[in-house]
Amino acid sequence: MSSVDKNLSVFSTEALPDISQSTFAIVVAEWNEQVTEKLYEGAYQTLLAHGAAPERVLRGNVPGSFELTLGAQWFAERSDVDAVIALGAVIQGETKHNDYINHAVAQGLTHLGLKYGKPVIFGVLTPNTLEQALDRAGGKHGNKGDEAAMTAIKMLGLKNQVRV
Ligand SMILES: Nc1c(NC[C@H](O)[C@H](O)[C@H](O)CO)[nH]c(=O)[nH]c1=O
Ligand SMILES: CC(=O)[C@@H](O)COP(=O)(O)O
Repeated sequence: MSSVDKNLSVFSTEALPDISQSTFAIVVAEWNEQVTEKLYEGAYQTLLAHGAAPERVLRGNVPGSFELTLGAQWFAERSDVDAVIALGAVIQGETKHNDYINHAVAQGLTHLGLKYGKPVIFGVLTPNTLEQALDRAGGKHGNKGDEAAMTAIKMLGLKNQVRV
């Protein structure tokens, strides 16, 4: 299902966990900052709207999406960080560079979540055009940052439910 058919900012909010004592780290790629700053704002506001404390939402910037994995690791390895959200926008260019970045980051972030046993969320847009990116960063298809934040919240709820 495409974001065209499912708005990124529309999700169920039933049975969400108490996140008032949870610490979140948001890692933001500086490439395409006109997009990623919107993703960050969406993620940050979604966390606060559902109970996160402002002082418990950390932020780190990385040059580009390829660096999101290492930036996320530096937060994920901290015992005081409960979840990491990685935000980026990799817009297709003339070459296959975007494919290599996208696959590397998707695999890298997946590995981190498994390694540290905590949510490491893939909040990276991989559009063909800037317009498609903006449509998914607070535009007509919602905000991927909202979705990423809510995903982190729900995964913490699942962790509380299943982990003894
Ligand atoms: N073209 C985009 C990039 N490219 C930069 C890479 O992410 C990386 O910083 C560089 O290859 C050095 O390691 N990054 C994005 O986030 N978005 C792009 O569209
Ligand atoms: C995703 C990228 O790094 C991309 O913007 C680079 O553009 P190009 O493929 O034209 O070199």
